[in-house]
Amino acid sequence: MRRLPPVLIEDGCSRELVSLIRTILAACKEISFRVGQGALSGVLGSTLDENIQGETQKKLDVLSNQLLKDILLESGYVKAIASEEEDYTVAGNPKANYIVAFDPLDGSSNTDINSLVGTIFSIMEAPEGSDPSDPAIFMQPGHKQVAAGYVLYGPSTMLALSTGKGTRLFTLDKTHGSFLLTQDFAAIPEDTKEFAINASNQRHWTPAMQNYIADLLEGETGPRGKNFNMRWIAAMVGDVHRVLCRGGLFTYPEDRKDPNKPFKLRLLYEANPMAMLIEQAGGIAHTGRERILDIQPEEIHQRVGVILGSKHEVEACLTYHK
Ligand SMILES: O=P(O)(O)OC[C@H]1O[C@](O)(COP(=O)(O)O)[C@@H](O)[C@@H]1O
Ligand SMILES: [Mg+2]
Ligand SMILES: [Mg+2]
Repeated sequence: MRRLPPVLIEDGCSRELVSLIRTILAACKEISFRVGQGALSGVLGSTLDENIQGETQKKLDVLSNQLLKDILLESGYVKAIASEEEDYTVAGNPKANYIVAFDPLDGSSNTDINSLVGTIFSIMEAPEGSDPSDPAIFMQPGHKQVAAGYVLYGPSTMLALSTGKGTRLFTLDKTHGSFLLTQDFAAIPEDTKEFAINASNQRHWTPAMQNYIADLLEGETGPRGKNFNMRWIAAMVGDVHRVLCRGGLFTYPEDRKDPNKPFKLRLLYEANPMAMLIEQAGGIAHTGRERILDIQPEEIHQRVGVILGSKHEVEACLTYHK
């Protein structure tokens, strides 16, 4: 089976980009080990702290962030980093050409129940002559990503990665510590009978989303003329992985629960990298108003609505939003 570095070199990635991706994966292997040890490594449960977004940090959120941050900054391959768990961007090597935004542990409420979690990352080029300590360096639309991926810590540890030449899936061989190519080009089926949404927010959704989901729930006697199944892992990384493997529609839509926070998922380190992986596998990633990868970011922790997955189903959902 083919290992990761030769695949990236064949795709024409620069040596520096290959080294940067390998550096991220070195940290992810360590996170995978700590997650796998569970209660044995004393890292379950919450800290007494909150991040800048007002969310209680899990011990594993803090640990994963520290591992990624230390390894990336020591490597010299990054000019700056942005993380869900860092209030502000952090400057790296001024001579480096790339910047990385990451969610060190996605779905971290799942850590205490031994369920799916993962790390999501997005790599962009640093604009020439940019100041590594200026957050403006990250204000680039997602279509400028040169690589995006996630590492899923499940029964096996898997990497989904795109450098703009399709989306590939790798599995970590824990006996050798290498990521081996296990699916060359993921292709999301265009049609699906599966959707994923946190239905407890139903009363807060926009009328468009209320109507769309209501029609799905009516099944074969309703306007869609077929029965749908529902899945919810409560970790975007797990839900998106299922969509990449067998299709489906995943959404965390706009809602009116809290007028100051109409969206849940973060653009730079959740929506953008997942949108690139989904589009590169033939799917669609949209907010209901626009293509996610075309959004011009305004701040590093910006949130957006997300509707992604199987082409025809996302298109069907979007017709309700016109
Ligand atoms: O609690 P809910 O509404 O099910 O939200 C789950 C969503 O929140 C998230 O866990 C947010 O990510 P973090 O765990 O990194 O904060 C998503 O992965 C997931 O889709
Ligand atoms: Mg997350
Ligand atoms: Mg997180």
